[in-house]
Amino acid sequence: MYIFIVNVHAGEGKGKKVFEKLKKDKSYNLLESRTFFTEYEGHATALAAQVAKSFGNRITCIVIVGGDGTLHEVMNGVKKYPDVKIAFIPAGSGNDFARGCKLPKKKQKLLFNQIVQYPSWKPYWFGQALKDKSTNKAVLFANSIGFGFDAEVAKRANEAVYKRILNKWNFGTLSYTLALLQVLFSFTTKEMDVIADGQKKSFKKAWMVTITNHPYFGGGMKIVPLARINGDYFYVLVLDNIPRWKVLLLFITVFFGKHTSLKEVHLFKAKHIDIHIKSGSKYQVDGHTGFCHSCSIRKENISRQINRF
Ligand SMILES: Nc1ncnc2c1ncn2[C@@H]1O[C@H](COP(=O)(O)OP(=O)(O)OP(=O)(O)O)[C@@H](O)[C@H]1O
Repeated sequence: MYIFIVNVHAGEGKGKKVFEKLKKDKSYNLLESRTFFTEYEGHATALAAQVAKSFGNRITCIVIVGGDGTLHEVMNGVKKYPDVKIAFIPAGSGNDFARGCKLPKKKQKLLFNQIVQYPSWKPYWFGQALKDKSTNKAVLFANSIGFGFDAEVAKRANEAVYKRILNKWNFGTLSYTLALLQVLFSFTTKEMDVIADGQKKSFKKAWMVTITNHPYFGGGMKIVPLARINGDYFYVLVLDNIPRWKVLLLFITVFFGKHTSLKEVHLFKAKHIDIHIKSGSKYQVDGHTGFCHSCSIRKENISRQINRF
């Protein structure tokens, strides 16, 4: 049985358009399937957990029609069900996961036909972030988790009125850039320790720490150009002790992946990362934002099957 979880609001209505196209495809009508529409933030997590529990191994795969936020929620719903296969049909505004996995962002019908006729599954290793050790409730992430500037920009972009307008016109990256310019002049640097595979690195004037599974973030920026999907380590980028004007330069060159040569950019690989931020910091995990003082990040020690093209 195919389970469809659809966010019609993803990509400012792209989710609806894409799903309507798929519904007209004759294979959709021939499938044994159940379709669920997300109705509020967090609903995809509840839906995914419920279907995994109710249908168990009768599920062929969960087909997600939506953006990275919907993927994030579904993965956290099936956290306890590592055998559930996930087919992702991108219909969001940022679509960094699709870029990272080389899934087509425009040929959704072709992707759907591939999923139902001759699916190709490949392993993907999600990250897990534990913010509060007392609860032991780790959050899975598909793309990245970031602290500091990156998270403040994500929060500002999520709340901005212009995001909706720009996303509608396919200028999602521009809304991130506008938010970035707003945060650039007010941001205060953080003092933090990053313990990577047991090795402590201290940063006195950190702008941001981003821990990623693949090269992309912020709707197409190549934050770690050489990152490859793997189960062994994350790619960690720390931006420390950099003049404000140079941050702007960094975010111009990031689209071409040239920022990594700046001396203020520290890049390394690690499997286990613990972060302690003296005065606390905003964080973003797959675009969802919050606030924390410390966080423990691990690769999931299992791989999950995700569709590839
Ligand atoms: N019916 C709904 N009403 C309001 N918000 C919703 C609804 N359904 C889902 N959401 C929320 O919308 C968020 C964003 O959706 P999603 O990530 O799919 O699209 P996007 O933000 O356009 O794409 P991307 O994350 O790739 O930029 C989800 O994280 C989810 O919490």
